[in-house]
Amino acid sequence: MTAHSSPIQVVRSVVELRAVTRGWRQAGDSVAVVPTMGALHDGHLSLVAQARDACDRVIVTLFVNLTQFDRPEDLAKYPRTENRDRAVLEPAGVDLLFMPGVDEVYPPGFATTVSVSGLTSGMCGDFRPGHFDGMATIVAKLFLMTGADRAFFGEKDWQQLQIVRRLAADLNIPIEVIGCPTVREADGLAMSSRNARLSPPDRTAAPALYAALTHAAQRLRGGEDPAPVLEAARAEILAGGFARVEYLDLRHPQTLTPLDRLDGPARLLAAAWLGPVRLIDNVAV
Ligand SMILES: Nc1ncnc2c1ncn2[C@@H]1O[C@H](COP(=O)(O)OP(=O)(O)OP(=O)(O)O)[C@@H](O)[C@H]1O
Ligand SMILES: CC(C)(CO)[C@@H](O)C(=O)[O-]
Ligand code: BAL
Repeated sequence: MTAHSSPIQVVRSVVELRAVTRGWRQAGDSVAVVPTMGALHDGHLSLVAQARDACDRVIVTLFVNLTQFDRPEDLAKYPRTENRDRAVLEPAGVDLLFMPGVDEVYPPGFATTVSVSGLTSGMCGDFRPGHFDGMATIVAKLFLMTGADRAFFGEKDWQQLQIVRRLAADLNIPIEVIGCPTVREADGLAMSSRNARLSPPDRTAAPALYAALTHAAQRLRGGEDPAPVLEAARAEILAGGFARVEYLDLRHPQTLTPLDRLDGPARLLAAAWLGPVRLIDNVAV
């Protein structure tokens, strides 16, 4: 698709966003959206690259969505690097950076929540109360605000991706949701904005999560019984220096139904705490 070298347009209001996208549509351009909370890394940039390959116009949204944070300190400490984010997006072929303020997104009197049932039960849904309602509400709003044809999400947030697919289908939002592979550091750690909060020793320990998931997936593919394999993976994560494993689940990739044996495609998903930082990851089995 068309490569754009013109400077990125920063838009903060929905009225202006709609005016710009209306012009694009009149010109027959297809539109991609990449929703983010900023503190951009190469994982985000891979979503942008895939969006640029697929559509004529690319919107990146940057909004630290307060309603999806279940712990006030997590919101307070969430990394914010707006100027750097803007500079990183400039050469990446992004047409528009949508950075609304809180009042633009949640004006006084705001009273609507998008709540997806089923897929939000278990895993992050159990340990982060209200998180997926906040996430589903902002994602539905961003889809409607941008009117994009395609949206790009990372597989790192696997449960989120399945929820987003469901809400787009259930609300008849005409957008194609595209999942993009997890981008990793050289040692296997999934890139994440929260990695910036790891202390140097915790950063050294962090790849143990992906290593344990990878070993477990190999054993499962080799036909071993899931229960002891999952138990060994938990032990490996703790031995690697993590303080606590929040969940380590074998699930159907799309329905997220828990699996106690492997009789088809499956996903192994985990969340674990390293000091004050909670990391998530998942692998195909
Ligand atoms: N390593 C990665 N590879 C591919 N996509 C990613 C990666 N990390 C995040 N994403 C995707 O980028 C989008 C925006 O995510 P977000 O801004 O929350 O970044 P994050 O690094 O996941 O931060 P957090 O620390 O909140 O998990 C989401 O669709 C997310 O799945
Ligand atoms: C999709 C998202 C940008 C909504 O705030 C967020 O959940 C994220 O960064 O994955
Ligand atoms: N990357 C998912 C957004 C969140 O953790 O709140």
